[in-house]
Amino acid sequence: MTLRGENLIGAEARRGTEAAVRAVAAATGESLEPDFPGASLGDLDRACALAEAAFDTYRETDPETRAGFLEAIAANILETGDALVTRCMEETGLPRPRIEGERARTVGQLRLFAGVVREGSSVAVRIDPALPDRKPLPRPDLRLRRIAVGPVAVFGASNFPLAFSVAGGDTASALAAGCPVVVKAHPAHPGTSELVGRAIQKAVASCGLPEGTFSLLFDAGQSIGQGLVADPRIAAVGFTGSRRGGTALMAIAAARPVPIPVYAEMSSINPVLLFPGALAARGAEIGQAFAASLTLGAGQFCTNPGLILALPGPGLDAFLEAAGAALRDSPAATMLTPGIQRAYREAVARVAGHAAVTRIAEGAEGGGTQGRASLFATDSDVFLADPALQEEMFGASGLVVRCADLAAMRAVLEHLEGQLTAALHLAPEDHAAARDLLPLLERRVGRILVNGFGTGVEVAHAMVHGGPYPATSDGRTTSVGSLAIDRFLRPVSYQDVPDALLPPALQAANPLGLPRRIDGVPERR
Ligand SMILES: NC(=O)c1ccc[n+]([C@@H]2O[C@H](COP(=O)([O-])OP(=O)(O)OC[C@H]3O[C@@H](n4cnc5c(N)ncnc54)[C@H](O)[C@@H]3O)[C@@H](O)[C@H]2O)c1
Ligand SMILES: O=CCCC(=O)C(=O)O
Repeated sequence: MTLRGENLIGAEARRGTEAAVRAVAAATGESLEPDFPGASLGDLDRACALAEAAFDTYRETDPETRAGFLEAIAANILETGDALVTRCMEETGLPRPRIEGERARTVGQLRLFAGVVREGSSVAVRIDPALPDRKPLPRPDLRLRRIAVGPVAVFGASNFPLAFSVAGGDTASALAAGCPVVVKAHPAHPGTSELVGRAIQKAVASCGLPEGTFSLLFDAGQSIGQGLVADPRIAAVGFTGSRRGGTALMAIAAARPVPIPVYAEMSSINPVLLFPGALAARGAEIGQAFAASLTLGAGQFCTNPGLILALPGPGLDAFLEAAGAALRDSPAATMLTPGIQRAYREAVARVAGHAAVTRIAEGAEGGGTQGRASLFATDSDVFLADPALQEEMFGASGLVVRCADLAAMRAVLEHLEGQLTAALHLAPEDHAAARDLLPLLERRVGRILVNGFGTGVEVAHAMVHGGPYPATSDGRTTSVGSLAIDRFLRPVSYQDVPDALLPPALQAANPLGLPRRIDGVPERR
């Protein structure tokens, strides 16, 4: 498939007229062909108009049609073959196994949502039949279903160019909910974005859906992104990226005459709690596993274990020695963009320059667009005194905070902002101490895990990839897993509506075969 540098506006594909996005090879900085001229505000208006025109038809597609559409997208992505993998590798500098694995994850995510749509419980049908003879007042017939909220704007993430980008979790869950999607491509991987965008555009056509179901827009600046969020036809936003970017878009959305939700996944340092029993039993082993997680994807994971809390002792010494040795052997790794590399280097320099922080180890020094791993250490009172030490170093660097005792560890946890994950390394003798901290951790994070690390998010029904602000903009939601669909649905109640006027989901005959609750009790099917 030849890249043409075109915006995809419904069924149309046309080159923009504004400043062009130009992809560069992450490893070398070499410009890649073609350029991607940015969309105009007229293109944005057209994409939103088509999305609005598509909405009522798309949201009423039956489960099989919509599930088939998601599966067609998955098939079309696979059909792009090695062209997608090689282009994505070039644009991101990520290795083939990672890209092939992420493609499988993206395809699996689409198929998971197809299953969710077919199964039908996300429609959440509830029926409370009329009780005409109830005294003192009869009860009306009440029926509820959830419907799509409207067209959704999605901002592709830089660090997961497939699983969190054009056909990533935000797009998949919005389409599964019945929402048309307008994607603002991430400027770091425009070619990857066009290839995946065409896979979606092709599926829209082959499934006979309204052309406005999907559009993809490029922009070298921020006007299209901001214009999308401000457009009255957009009903919600999905975003993965910086806290600065996410909060800027949240402000635009909140200032609208009709405010809308921005589901932003922004920043997290993902505390790792090393308990004494675990450290005594396997400090070195945990240290090696930590180093592997810290350097995964050049550390450019939102789930990167950036903060380690532990009590001093031989176990921590063994952890530090093993982690330090592993990191000293770690090669520098290509980072996604010069901007991300610059931000990373500046963040590391700030921590390295702190008078009360010591550097434990650093990896091989890189050049060009590479980042090197680093591990630092300080004491909990220093960490508590300086909020800057809580800032995310988006890359392969972490900070060990020595806590004099479990009370000091609790004090650090109480001090932390909202996080995506917390990882606890436990031996059985640590369970009592861990149990004491769980209520606090539940209030701070979206996912609690034991004897592992947060990197490697499973696309599953019980996954929460979210957490209290500023990990995300809304701690009640997740951007990964089948619950992600809830963000783009809202309930509507129908009272005493004649059956002939009810949507199929609520008709007495249940023609869609949806799971339903009758008077709150799941209907036996
Ligand atoms: N938490 C995460 O998962 C995550 C993922 C990627 C990046 N980041 C952080 O973000 C930093 C920059 O990386 P990035 O480029 O992916 O994120 P970014 O927030 O700069 O950009 C993400 C997307 O949002 C758009 N955007 C950002 N701010 C905008 C604004 N004010 N108006 C309109 N559009 C806007 C960008 O054009 C891009 O398409 C990284 O250094 C890292 O610290 C975090
Ligand atoms: O970077 C954000 C997502 C992280 C993720 O999906 C993973 O750790 O697998």
